[in-house]
Amino acid sequence: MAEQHNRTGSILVVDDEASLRETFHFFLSREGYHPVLTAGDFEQAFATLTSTPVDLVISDIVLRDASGIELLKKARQNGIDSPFIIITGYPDVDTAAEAVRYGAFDYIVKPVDKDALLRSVRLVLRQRHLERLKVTAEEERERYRLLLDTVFRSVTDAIVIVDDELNIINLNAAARQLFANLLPGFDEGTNLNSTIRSNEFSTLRTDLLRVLQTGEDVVEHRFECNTIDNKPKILSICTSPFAEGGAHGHGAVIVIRDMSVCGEQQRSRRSSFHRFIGSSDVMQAVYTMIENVGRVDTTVLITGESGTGKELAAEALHYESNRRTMPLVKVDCTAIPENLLESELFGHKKGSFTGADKDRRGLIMQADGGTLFLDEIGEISAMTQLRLLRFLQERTFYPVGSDTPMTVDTRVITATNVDLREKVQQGTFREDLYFRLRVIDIPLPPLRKRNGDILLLAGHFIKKFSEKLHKPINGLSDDAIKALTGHHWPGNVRELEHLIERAVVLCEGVTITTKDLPQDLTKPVDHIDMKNHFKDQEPARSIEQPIGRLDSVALRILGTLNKCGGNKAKAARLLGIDRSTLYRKIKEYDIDLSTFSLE
Ligand SMILES: Nc1ncnc2c1ncn2[C@@H]1O[C@H](COP(=O)(O)OP(=O)(O)OP(=O)(O)O)[C@@H](O)[C@H]1O
Repeated sequence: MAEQHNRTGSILVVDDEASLRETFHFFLSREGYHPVLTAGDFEQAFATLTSTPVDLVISDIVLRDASGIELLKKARQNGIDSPFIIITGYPDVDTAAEAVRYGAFDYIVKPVDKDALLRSVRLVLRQRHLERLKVTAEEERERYRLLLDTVFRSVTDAIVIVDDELNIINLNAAARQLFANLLPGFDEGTNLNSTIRSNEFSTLRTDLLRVLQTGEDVVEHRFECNTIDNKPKILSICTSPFAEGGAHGHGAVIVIRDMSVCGEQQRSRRSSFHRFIGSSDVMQAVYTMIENVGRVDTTVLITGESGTGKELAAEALHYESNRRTMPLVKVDCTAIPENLLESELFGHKKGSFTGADKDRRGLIMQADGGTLFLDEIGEISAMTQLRLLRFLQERTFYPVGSDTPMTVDTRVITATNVDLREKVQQGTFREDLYFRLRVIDIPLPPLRKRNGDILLLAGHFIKKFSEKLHKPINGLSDDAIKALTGHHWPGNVRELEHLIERAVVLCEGVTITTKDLPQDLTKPVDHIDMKNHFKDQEPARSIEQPIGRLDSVALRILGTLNKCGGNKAKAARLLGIDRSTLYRKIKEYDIDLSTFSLE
């Protein structure tokens, strides 16, 4: 079984002689290794290393355009840590020493003894597998630590941790704030057994002692007390044993909630937050999450369908943080050609590639002290993923073509509307980077899940566009309201914004009516005559979609696709949604694209 397990792992064979490559490929594959990749020269080998995770490189020392050692060096300089076995024709101490100095795992002398090579391969891959397990476990642990740390620091409840003698060993910001008004001077190191004198707070001591004695939780107690300036307060406390490493009796955790402010907080439902509009429950949770996470300097991944406000969330996070007076640099990763993104982000040295005629500071440097927002992170190349990972791990980076590391203090916030987990499973997005990015995940709900916000948003956009276009529009007719609230909103708030802008342009009175809205939003599906629906759109071919499954969204998508001759990019632009959302919808509604003459 163990043998079988070790045979998982990708191997890259680098040799400029095709016959040798084939021989290696043949016998490694026969031994069950998969995938076995091959490269005939330095460039090809390096390109494979940067685009594919490789668990072992077996490289001849002499390559046509460079040496196996140079390949090893370049790999290490670029943060690629795949182990190397170097095959050498001329065993000499210097090359062996050099290979080992740059981290080669082994070197094997020609003619290659197959058994010796296989032994070495088995050993490397076993070690690699164990290392990977260790790294994954450490990363998961680090993620949880950061998460707990974030929760600890950002919750509004006061949390106090004491040791078994009731000395405070840790307390969060909320606890410090609460103590400042109740028990001034209480901080790390204070002994609660000897310093709580007033009867008012004796419940704290009694509950802690009980937990330490029994090892069991003491559930909620509420007690009355007064602040130092004599204002009455009601505190709710819950106490639990604090077990380090699974053992009991190390201490206790006490969570204190100030019940006198709870009612006030509950009443203050917000209908806007930074540039967000929305008063639904789900948006209240988003606002609170942004407030809490904004203050903490962790990496955040914002997820959500296109048009749900991911960019607004990134802005709000920046302005909620202590970095608010420093730059917020936004990068749409799909707007910059893939081969330029790396140097745009990390900068480059003069002459590092054709067209690099002077040194250039990267965007990451421009965001020093502030925040770098990387939108559409799912689309970055393997090499940029690798560089970004190194940056997040070490906080230093190398501009393209430079050997001098740079250090910056930049917080990274990313966003995506694709399922990154799926990309990880498909092998197109690094799992280690995914874990680093989503230390905290802020999911934004689609508009159809917060129907109550539609009219609030519509009102906001009516005001915005009527002011912009100098038209005295002040509301929606009942039928228009019905149409808006009944719509599915595949393009989310962006679609609503575009639709209201269009309606304000078309509106001739002071009230937006159904005639100012797109037809597919207002006509009940049952009454849509398919032929007439598309009559002004010159169908490329007759459309024979399964009509039973179509609703107004599907019809709109279908109509637009038809108008664009099946061109999905164009259709997505016209619909105000992004391409991946359109693909999902096409799948969801089972739309048959073969009915269009594709462009
Ligand atoms: N809750 C909201 N309140 C007000 N405006 C919003 C809200 N959500 C989104 N918008 C507006 O909708 C438009 C799209 O928002 P944004 O660009 O932040 O979406 P996104 O999720 O980043 O989309 P994509 O994934 O396509 O980049 C913007 O004009 C934004 O101002």
